[in-house]
Amino acid sequence: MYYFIVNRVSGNGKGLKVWKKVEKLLKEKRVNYQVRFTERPKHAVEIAKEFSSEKCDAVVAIGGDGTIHDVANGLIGSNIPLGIIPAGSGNDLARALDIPMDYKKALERILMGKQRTIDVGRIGKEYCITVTGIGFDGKVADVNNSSKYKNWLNFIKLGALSYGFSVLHVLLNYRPVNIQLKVDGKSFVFFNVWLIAIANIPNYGGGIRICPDACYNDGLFDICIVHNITKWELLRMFPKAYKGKHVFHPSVTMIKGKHVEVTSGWPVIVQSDGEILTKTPVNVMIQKEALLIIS
Ligand SMILES: Nc1ncnc2c1ncn2[C@@H]1O[C@H](COP(=O)(O)OP(=O)(O)OP(=O)(O)O)[C@@H](O)[C@H]1O
Repeated sequence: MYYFIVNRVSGNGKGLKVWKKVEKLLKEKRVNYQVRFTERPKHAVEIAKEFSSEKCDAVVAIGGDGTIHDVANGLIGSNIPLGIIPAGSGNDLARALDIPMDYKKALERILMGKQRTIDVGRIGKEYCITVTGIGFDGKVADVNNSSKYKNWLNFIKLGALSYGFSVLHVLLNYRPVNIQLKVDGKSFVFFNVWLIAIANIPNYGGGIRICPDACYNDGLFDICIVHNITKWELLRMFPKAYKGKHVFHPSVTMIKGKHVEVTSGWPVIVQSDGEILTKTPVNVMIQKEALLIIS
């Protein structure tokens, strides 16, 4: 039995459209399935927990990274694999795992049943699957989630661009902060920090390769710190980040580690998988091979 969790509002309604097509295919192929629709943020965590107590082949998320975040948080510890049919704006996890954007191919791969495990991050009781962003991009995620242009860009099938628009919007007003960072017990101080990205996969924000060497099953985070840079320089660096070329800039420091502790001059927003989680201070720990993926 395959269980589907569908976020109808992901990708500005793409979730529902994709589900209708997937359901047709499931009926044609006579696959046993059950479906539940999310009614509110975090609802997918509860549904996934309910499903994980049943005997099932996979729980499949239809939505974007926020939906996957919730479904994964309900499944971790259950040994039930997570399937992904991308239907969000950014779909960064699907990109990083080479999961097809096409629903038909993504479903075929799930039904073939090949499994692999991936690492996840942990902040308190919450699991983070893709990238945790602190500071500037926490604020960007906040602005992006409530922006009107995200819906409009999704409508014209350019949803991945909305993150870029939000970056420009926040850039005008953001105040960099001094940061103390501890990575596996080793202390660092950075001044005028714009952002810290703690990455399990290379990309976030719809394809920005913030930590181009991040690998989802190496037991390590790749950490990118952008500090001591003017707004103008940051703006010039931004397009380079889509190819991961920003890492060569002198204001970018890259570190690898398993346990990251961040404190800052004043509390700044922390996002994971595009969802606002908390504010600094924050502790992020790697959990090696904690999530089973079917794809
Ligand atoms: N019925 C609902 N009404 C409102 N929000 C919901 C509902 N169900 C889920 N959500 C929330 O919708 C948000 C967005 O979902 P998701 O991230 O999957 O799509 P997206 O933002 O379009 O894609 P991406 O994260 O890939 O850019 C998540 O925070 C999720 O918790």
